[in-house]
Amino acid sequence: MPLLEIEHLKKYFSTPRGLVHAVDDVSFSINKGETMGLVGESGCGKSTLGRTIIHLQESTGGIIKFEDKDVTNLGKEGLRKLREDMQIIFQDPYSSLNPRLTIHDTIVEPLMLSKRFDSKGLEAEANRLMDLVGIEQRFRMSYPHELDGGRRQRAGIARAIALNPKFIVCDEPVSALDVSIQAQILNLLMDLQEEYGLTYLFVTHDLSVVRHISTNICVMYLGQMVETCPTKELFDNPLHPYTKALLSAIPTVDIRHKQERIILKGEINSPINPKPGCRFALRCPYAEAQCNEPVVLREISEGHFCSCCRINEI
Ligand SMILES: Nc1ncnc2c1ncn2[C@@H]1O[C@H](COP(=O)(O)OP(=O)(O)OP(=O)(O)O)[C@@H](O)[C@H]1O
Repeated sequence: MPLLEIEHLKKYFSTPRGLVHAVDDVSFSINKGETMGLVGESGCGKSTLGRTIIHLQESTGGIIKFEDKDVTNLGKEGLRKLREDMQIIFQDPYSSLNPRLTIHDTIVEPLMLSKRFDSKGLEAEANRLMDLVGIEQRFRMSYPHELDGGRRQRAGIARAIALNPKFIVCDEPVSALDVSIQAQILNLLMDLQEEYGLTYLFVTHDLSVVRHISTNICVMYLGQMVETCPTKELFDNPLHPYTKALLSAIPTVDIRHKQERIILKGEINSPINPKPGCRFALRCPYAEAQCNEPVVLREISEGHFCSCCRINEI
């Protein structure tokens, strides 16, 4: 059953250079307890999409449904309630955590604002959350700059799960961490998902991370979805030329399956006032005149959607 559904979601930014189509007509749903991995190059709109879904930014158009209710436009009380259900974990906990709050106060703050606990309950809950995310009690009075990156991210996670959210946008949560720490944080996120039935939108540019953690994957290119399907299907049977190029860039140690890296040439289109037609066409080795026509995401096989109009010919 879908926990979150977005339909034709758009987020445009008005800038002196024109209208930036950061997210342009994106539709997908995420079932309860599952993870949608959102991948694509820097600037394709991943973070904007995540932030728009959880209402950190107002959408320009489209519909956001949560637990079958339209939550696109909410009043103050509706937004407050949604904030408890939807949370975000940022890439860099160093800039997202208040440098003047100790780890204890960082975790306690959302609990206090929720008014769910008396002072004794508050302390017990803060201790439980620290244990849950694996921060040793000796760090409770430390400040964010006194912790290593992994513990800082654990504090960010504790804060995000403090009010028992149902849905979390994980915005590149391990990209800033050492590889050895990345695995620990990914395992923590997966353990929490299992224990609390959490649903994630996992934003990353790293396909090996997303393969490990996602149920489904959505590939974005310049504000639009170009392909989406279950994770295994995407890796076994990528259809869009852009997805194929992304997958070819993953380093592999398996020499039997060594593949040619597809190097994309050509200009990157601008997300400012984009022309109709496939936004990848300028870099696509298979582009033809028909690619200048407006593209639509079509279901090619069950649950596998792709926007390329030439997949039968390439
Ligand atoms: N507040 C803003 N005002 C104007 N343009 C913006 C704003 N926020 C984002 N953009 C633009 O929207 C587009 C998408 O940006 P976004 O940060 O969502 O991409 P991303 O895929 O998350 O990239 P990255 O991985 O680098 O964070 C970019 O062209 C960016 O410059």
